[in-house]
Amino acid sequence: MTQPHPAPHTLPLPPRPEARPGDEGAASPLDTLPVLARAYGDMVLIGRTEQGAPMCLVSDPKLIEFIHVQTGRLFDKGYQNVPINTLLFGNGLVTSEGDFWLRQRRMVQPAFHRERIQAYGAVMVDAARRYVEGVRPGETRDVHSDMMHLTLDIITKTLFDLEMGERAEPFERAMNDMFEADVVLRTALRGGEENPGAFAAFQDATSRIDRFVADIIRERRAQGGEDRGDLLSTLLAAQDDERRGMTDQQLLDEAKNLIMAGHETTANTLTWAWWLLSRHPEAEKRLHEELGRELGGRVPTLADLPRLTYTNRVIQEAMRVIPPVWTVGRRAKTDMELGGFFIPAGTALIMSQWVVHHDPRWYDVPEEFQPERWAGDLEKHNPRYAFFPFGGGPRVCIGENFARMEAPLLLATIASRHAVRVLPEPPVEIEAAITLRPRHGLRATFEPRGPGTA
Ligand code: HEM
Repeated sequence: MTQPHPAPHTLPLPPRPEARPGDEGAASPLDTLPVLARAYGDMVLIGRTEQGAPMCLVSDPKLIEFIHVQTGRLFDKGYQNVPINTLLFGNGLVTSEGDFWLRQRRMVQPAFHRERIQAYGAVMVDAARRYVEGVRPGETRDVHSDMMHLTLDIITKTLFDLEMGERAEPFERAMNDMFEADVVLRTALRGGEENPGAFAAFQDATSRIDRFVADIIRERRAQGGEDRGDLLSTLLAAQDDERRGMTDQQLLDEAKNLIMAGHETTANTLTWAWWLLSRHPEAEKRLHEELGRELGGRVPTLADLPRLTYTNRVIQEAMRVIPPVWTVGRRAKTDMELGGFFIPAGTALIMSQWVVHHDPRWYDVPEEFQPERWAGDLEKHNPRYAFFPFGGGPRVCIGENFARMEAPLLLATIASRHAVRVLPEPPVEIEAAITLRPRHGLRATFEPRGPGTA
């Protein structure tokens, strides 16, 4: 279907819109990208990267599958061209390429084997139970900030076997500062501007995060690196084919990658699930009925997950309607033909979960939150990459199984005890940062629910 093209100039370039909708104002890409895809088709040129390469939005699931599967051979990520990505992720799994990436992936993968992460189910439920116990009935809280705390607690416990305790505060502050500066910086970059103040704040926050993680690695090396059942134990013991382990710098980068990639994504999945449930009382009622029936007031365990079918569908549908990762990008390594068009080497191919998950070719009334749509054979009928919240191919999310455990377990534990009622103010606005997050947080009151309450 697609190959390095022998006579590229015989093919047309993908269409380039005269003017992008919203060019005249600061329209969100969440509004403009679907409009462009529907108007111009599955391949459309949407601008240029910071390095001046053409940027093409690809919305055909078959092409998206091809690009994911051929990553490494015909495509690379090209993320290291963006300096803030390197500051954020170092040379870890998210940004690295080629043989270096493959070696690292092979060393980190065992930490995510199903059996290894099974034990983390109890850590997840335990953290959610403690959270629920700390919520006062009728209290108003920022659910987004709560979910961020909760998933950060869980990733630090499962990664470092560390109860955050008094160490938590400076680390959480550094993480918050980093996320805030990151949003400001990326917005400035999209507008072609620089923001030295935000860059300095970003550098300061990332170096505080580095120091925190480096201290933990040093302590663990000093303790002889024994297996404490956490992810770091596996990383400390990992060896490549030549029986070489990771250097401290590599460990630092990989640990940071797991924290960065693994905590905000799941927190946002849950935040959006609460928001969507709050707007769809009939779905919330079905969720509560299932939890009452299957759990009868006790906290869930991992063994309950296969029976919590509606709970899982709520998470699945929340990731469809508001995918936490809303675009992934690849770079064409050579001139090629793709979807009948000529793609010059260096072109950035943007694939957007937001665009594809809202495509009426794959989903009836795509804007509607309908967890029950996953009950039938939707997945069998749709092309495989009509739903790709975790990406795919060799660079598929390494934490997918972890997240697919964590999100429903937290939802079930919290929803068993509380109905989360989102307040009308401040209005909820979806901000397109690296992930989709609520710009002003998510204010909600917590109404207690007893065992068996529907
Ligand atoms: C709902 C939660 C999550 C979502 C939606 C998500 C989504 C994604 C996506 C789309 C990618 C592929 C990016 C690309 O192809 O360019 C990815 C990669 C990655 N994710 Fe996740 N993720 C989630 C949770 C996690 C968790 C819990 C962890 C770790 C604990 C994690 C660690 C990573 C890492 C390290 C990569 C890079 C893998 C590689 O390139 O080898 N993610 N994630």
